[in-house]
Amino acid sequence: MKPPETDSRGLSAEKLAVRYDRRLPWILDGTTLQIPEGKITAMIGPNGSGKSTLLKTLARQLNPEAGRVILDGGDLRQLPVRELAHRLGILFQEHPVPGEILVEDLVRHGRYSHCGFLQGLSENDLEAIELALRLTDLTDLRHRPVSGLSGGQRQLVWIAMALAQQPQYLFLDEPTTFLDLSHQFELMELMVRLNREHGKTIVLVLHDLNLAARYADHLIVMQQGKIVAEGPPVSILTPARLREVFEIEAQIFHSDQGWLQCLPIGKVQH
Ligand SMILES: Nc1ncnc2c1ncn2[C@@H]1O[C@H](COP(=O)(O)OP(=O)(O)OP(=O)(O)O)[C@@H](O)[C@H]1O
Repeated sequence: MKPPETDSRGLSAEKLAVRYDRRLPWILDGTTLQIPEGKITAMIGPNGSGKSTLLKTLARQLNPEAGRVILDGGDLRQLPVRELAHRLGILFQEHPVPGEILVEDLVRHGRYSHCGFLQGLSENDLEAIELALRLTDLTDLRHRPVSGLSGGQRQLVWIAMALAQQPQYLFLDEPTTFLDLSHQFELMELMVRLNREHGKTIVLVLHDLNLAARYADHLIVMQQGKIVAEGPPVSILTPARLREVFEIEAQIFHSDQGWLQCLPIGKVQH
C-alpha cells in the first residue's frame, strides 16, 4: 500500500461534490468534514437531504465527482478492495438475500476479505464469526435460512456479517427501519457496546431524533444536500433548528433519567 500522504489519522472528507447525473443538481456541493474517531456519529435530516449519499461516498460506494475521502492520511480511492473491507463495514438499506443461504454462511462471507474464497477459515476467522453471532444474539438461529427470518432478524444477520469483517469503521444506513421499539433500543445498545467495548467508530443514518439524541456523540444535520450543523446532540437539537430543517414544532427537554428528548408537536404552520 502507498504510504499515507499526510500524518492525519481517521476518516475525513475534503470538498466533496456528487452528482447522480450531469443533468441533476450537485449534492454535497463542496462538503468538508471529519468523522470523530472512536465515537458514534448520526446523520439526520429530512427525506432527500443527502444523508445516504454522504454515507455512501464516505464508504466508497459512490465516487465523488470532485473532492476526496481521506482515511488515515491517504486517499480512500487508492485503498485495495480487500484492505477496504478490513477497514470499513457497511450496511445499506437494500440488500437482497442470496438464495437459501443459512445465517452462519452469510456471516462467514464477512471473513472472505481476510481469508479469500479458496482458503479455509483459520482459528481467527472462526472466532470472529462466533463473536459476531454472539454480539447480535444470532447463535441459536445460525442454521436457519436467512430468507425465513423476520425483517428485524435479517437486519441483525447483515450487521453480524459486517462485524465478522472486524472493521475499524461501521457505516449503517437507517439500521432501525424494520425493528419494533424494543429491538430499536437493543440495536442501539449493541452500537454503544461495539463503540465502547470494541473500539469501533460508528457512522449511521437515523430518522428517529430521540435515538439520535440519546445514543450519538456527534450529530451531522443535512438539508438540501448540505451539512447545515454539526456537534453534540445537546447543542444541535434546538426547537429553532428543528423548525428550520425539519419544519416541525418540537419540545426539547431532559427526561428524569437525564436523556435528551425530542417531543414533536406538529408541522410548522406557514
Ligand atoms: N440513484 C439516484 N439517482 C438520482 N438521484 C438520486 C439517486 N439517489 C438519490 N438521489 C437524489 O439525491 C438526493 C439525496 O438523496 P439521498 O438518498 O442521499 O437522501 P437521504 O437524506 O438519504 O433521503 P431519505 O431520508 O429519504 O433516505 C435526493 O434528491 C435524491 O432524489
